[in-house]
Order: sequence, then structure tokens, then C-alpha cells
Amino acid sequence: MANLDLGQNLSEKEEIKTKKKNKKRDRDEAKKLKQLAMEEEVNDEEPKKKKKKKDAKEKLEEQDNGEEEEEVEEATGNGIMTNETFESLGLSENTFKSIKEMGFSRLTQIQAKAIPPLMMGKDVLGAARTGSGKTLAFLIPAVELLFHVRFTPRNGTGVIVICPTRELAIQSYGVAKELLRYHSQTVGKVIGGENRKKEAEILVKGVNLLVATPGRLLDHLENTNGFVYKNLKFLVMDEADRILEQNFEEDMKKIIKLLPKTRQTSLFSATQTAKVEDLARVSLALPVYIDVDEGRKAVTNEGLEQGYCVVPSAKRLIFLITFLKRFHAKQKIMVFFSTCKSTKFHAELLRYIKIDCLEIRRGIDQSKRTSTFFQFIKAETGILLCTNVAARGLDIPHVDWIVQYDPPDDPTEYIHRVGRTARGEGAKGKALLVLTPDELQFIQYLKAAKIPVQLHEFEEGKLLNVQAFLEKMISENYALNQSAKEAYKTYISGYDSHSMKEVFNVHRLDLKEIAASFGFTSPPKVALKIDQRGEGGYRSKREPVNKYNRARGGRAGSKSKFERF
Ligand SMILES: Nc1ncnc2c1ncn2[C@@H]1O[C@H](COP(=O)(O)OP(=O)(O)OP(=O)(O)O)[C@@H](O)[C@H]1O
Repeated sequence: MANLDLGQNLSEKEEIKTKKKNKKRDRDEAKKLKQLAMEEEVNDEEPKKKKKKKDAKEKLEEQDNGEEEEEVEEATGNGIMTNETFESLGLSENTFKSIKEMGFSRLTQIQAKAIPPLMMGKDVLGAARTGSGKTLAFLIPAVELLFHVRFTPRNGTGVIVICPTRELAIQSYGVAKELLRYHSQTVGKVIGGENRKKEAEILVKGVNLLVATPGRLLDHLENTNGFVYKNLKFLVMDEADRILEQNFEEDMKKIIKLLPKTRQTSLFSATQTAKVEDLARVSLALPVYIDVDEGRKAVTNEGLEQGYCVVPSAKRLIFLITFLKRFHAKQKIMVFFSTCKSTKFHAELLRYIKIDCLEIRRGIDQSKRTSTFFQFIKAETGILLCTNVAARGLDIPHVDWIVQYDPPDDPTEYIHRVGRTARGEGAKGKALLVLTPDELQFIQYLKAAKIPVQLHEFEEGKLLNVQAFLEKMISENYALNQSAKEAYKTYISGYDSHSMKEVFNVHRLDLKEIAASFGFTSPPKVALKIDQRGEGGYRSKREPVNKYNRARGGRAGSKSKFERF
């Protein structure tokens, strides 16, 4: 059990800085000692000096040993990196040059395992933990393929990378652009919310490597005359398990039907569900299965400290405000909500009480969403409120905290959300899950899915005493009041669509307490559409709850509704 300190002014970053400073000081001292030891070796020594030399040598040995240990630790880290170099892959000079400029020299595990078979033209199903370099694992072979086949704009699109969210597509497009910097091949993106006409013009000119979200891609495949995709050689689905979930399934079936059948295909994700694996077995040509983390004790990163707090519904709002007030000036924090309206309300409320924050969710126009995304990437500290649109794939540097204010739908979603921090070799981060006493059973599911999570106690007495103040403010401010009502309503309907009914049962919610968490003294009058089939009897459209038992490695057979990819 750990303690979540909501009261003091401790800064993690300051601690890290101090540690770094100490390390540097130790190294400097070691250097001085080394110099002293060397000088003394060549000089004729007096007894006093000799003693000094002996001490210096001893201390130096200690330091050296210490450094050696540290270096071993750094090289091993949390096991993402290999000792293989990019040079060993025999890449084209231009790709190699870009990678070098990105600052990478050694391959991550997934890159070492996936790039060679992909460069040999094989289909690959790749699983590796969040933040372990999957993007380059498929983009490097994609770029090499286009280069070796000598694609020109006239040949149209040779590679399509499908991503589940717009921000992830923008990010992957950025990486592809960097990789192609010294090549003549073209790169582009088509994503929902952007100017369709402009995208069509660019497609017609010829985009060799195309990054896309499913809906907009389908739209262009069906409606953009002059979009040449008959030469497609390689299809990648990033976050494949998400892309193959129900709300993308129809679009994906149509996309697959339209694309050429003779091509290479690859599916990547940190969480490959049984569904993806089944699909790969029936749809990919002799696929290579890669799961670099098979057999690990935990599915999340070692540098990630994961805790949960049990907070009664009525205290949730003041808990959140206390937490954010305590940490936001010095830390970079992402807070996950279950619905857009709830995200919107909390953003408005926080700004109203002078806690600055950013938000990413559906319903905000794409240019604003994109600028917010880049603003948070650049920020050293601050708060981003978001829905699950920011849960997958986003590579935002130095996020200190992932707060799941509203619980995720299942352990898979949990893994992706917390994967926005502690990314890459040796990185550290913290994750906090907020649960009500009724939701505690969720912890058992996390533990069963190999997610180590620890109870964080906090002192209720340290929560800011602002509930009455917030209620008054929300009752007097019309816009905030309307927003709170919408948020309350969608929170409840969102709760009703949870797939884990035995844990998140809408019929167990205490509406008065929930109302308090949106700043109401009593439940507001709103029309609630709740499934009336009662406790646990109803399953939503999503996959059944036991899917995470097979979140990795389960390869039981089932027929897929998909055709050959
Ligand atoms: N060989 C490498 N050496 C060092 N850093 C790398 C290497 N390859 C990738 N990275 C960096 O590691 C970070 C994580 O990579 P990436 O975003 O591809 O992770 P991911 O596995 O796709 O994560 P997620 O599952 O969350 O989508 C990025 O900042 C990337 O630039």
C-alpha cells in the first residue's frame, strides 16, 4: 500500500533534477580523483600524499564499480532495446541517414524481430508493449519497399497505414515524413475532419505512402477519381485490435474488399486480442507471429508506477480538483474521462476556477484538436483532459501522470491509456486509477491481466473543502450548469454501455452521489436512457468480458467474417 500525498509541495521533476545533479557531481569527483591518482603515479610521493593517493584510488574503484553497475543497468533497462544496430539491417543509405538524424542507433526488440521478415515481404502480426518502437518497425520496411520498387507519384499508393485516431495518424505521418526525407517517394495523410477536397487533390497527384483513418480512407477509395491504389503493395493496421473492433468493422470490411488482394499485410498492437490473431490466421499469408513480451510477469512497463484510489462518488470532483491543484504547476498530466461531454464540462469548470487545461475529444474541430495535441507535446507541465481518442499510440514526451478519473472499459483500454507515459527505454511515469468502492472488483481483472497495481491511500482531510462552493457556482452559472447536466447524463449512459456489467453496473449507481460529482446538490432533471434489463443480464455491443484472458497469445480457432486481407 502506498500513500498518495495530496498535501505537500513535492515535485518529482525537482527530485529527478537533484538526482541528475548528484550523479554529475559524483562523476566530476571521480574524474578529479582519477586525475589525482594518475598524477600521483608519475610523481615521487611523500607519505601523506601516498595516503591520499591510496584513498583516491580506493574511492575511484568504488566509483568505477558503481558506474559499471549503473551502465549495465542502463544497457539492460526495462528490456526494450537490443544490441543490434540499424547498420546491420542493410538499409538504403537515405533511410539510414534519416534514422541516424532521429538519433537512433540500436534497434528495439520489436524492430529487431519484425523488420527482417517484413523486408523479406512476409506478413507479420506484431505485439509489443506500449512505447517500444512499433511505428518504426513497420515504417522502415514500408519506406524500403517503396524505394526498392522505385515508386514514383505516377504509380499512386504503394503503402497504406491505417490508424484508429486522427492524432495517431498525424503522428505516424510525421514519422513517415522524417524517414522519407532523403527519398523521392511521396507521403500523405487522409483523416476525418480535414479538408476532403484538398486531400483528394493530393491523392490524385500521387501519394506513395498514405497514412489514414478508416472512415476517410473508405470515402476516398469509393469517391476520389484518380486515386490510384491498384498498385498497393503493403497494408499496415496500427492498433489492429482497435481497428477491428465493432465501430470500425463495417468500414474495414469495405476497405479490404476494395484493396488489391495480392499484397503484404501487417497488424501491430500492444494488445493483440484473440480476435486479431484468429483473423490473422485465416486472412494473412503464412504470417510471422511476433510477441516480444511473451512470458513477462507484467504487461505494462517497468518504469510505470501504478496505483488506484478508492473515492466515494460524492467526493470524486473534489478529489480531482485537489489532485490537479497539487500537481499541475510542476507536472505533465493526462486525465481520462468516459465521455466527450464530461471532458468538456470538467475543462470548463477547471478553467473557471483558474486551473488551466487543454482538452482533446470528439466535437472539437480538427485544427483545434491538432494544435492542442502539438501544444501538449511541447509543454513541460500542464493538464490534458481527454477521452479515449488519446488512449492509443500517442507519443507525448515526458508525461508524468496518467489519471483515469473515469475507469476504462476493460484491462486492454487500461494498458493503452497508461502507455502514454513511461515510454521507451528506462522511462518512468505514474498512473492513477480512480475507483468508487462499488468498482473495486475491477482490480481483480487488472491483476488477472498481469497489471501490477497498488492501492494508494489518501487522507480525506486533505481534500479541498470546496464542494459547497462548486455547487453554488454551478447553480448560478447557466452555461456551466447546462454543461454539467449534459456531462451527468452522458456519464450515466456511458456507464450503462460498459461491457463489464458485473463491475460497472449502472443499476448500482447512487444518483445523488453521482450528481454531487458534477456539482449538483441533488440529481438534475434529465432524461436518462438506461437499459432496464437489470443486474448483469445485459451485455453491450462490445466484446464479452473474458476477452482479456486471451489478450495475449490465445490462438484458439474461430471463423472470421473478414475475407482475405
Ligand atoms: N530504436 C530506437 N531507439 C530509441 N528510441 C526509439 C527507437 N525506436 C523508436 N524510438 C522512440 O520510442 C518512442 C516510442 O515509439 P512508438 O511511438 O513507435 O511506440 P509504440 O510501440 O508504437 O507505442 P504504442 O503501443 O503506445 O503505440 C518514440 O518516441 C520513438 O521515437
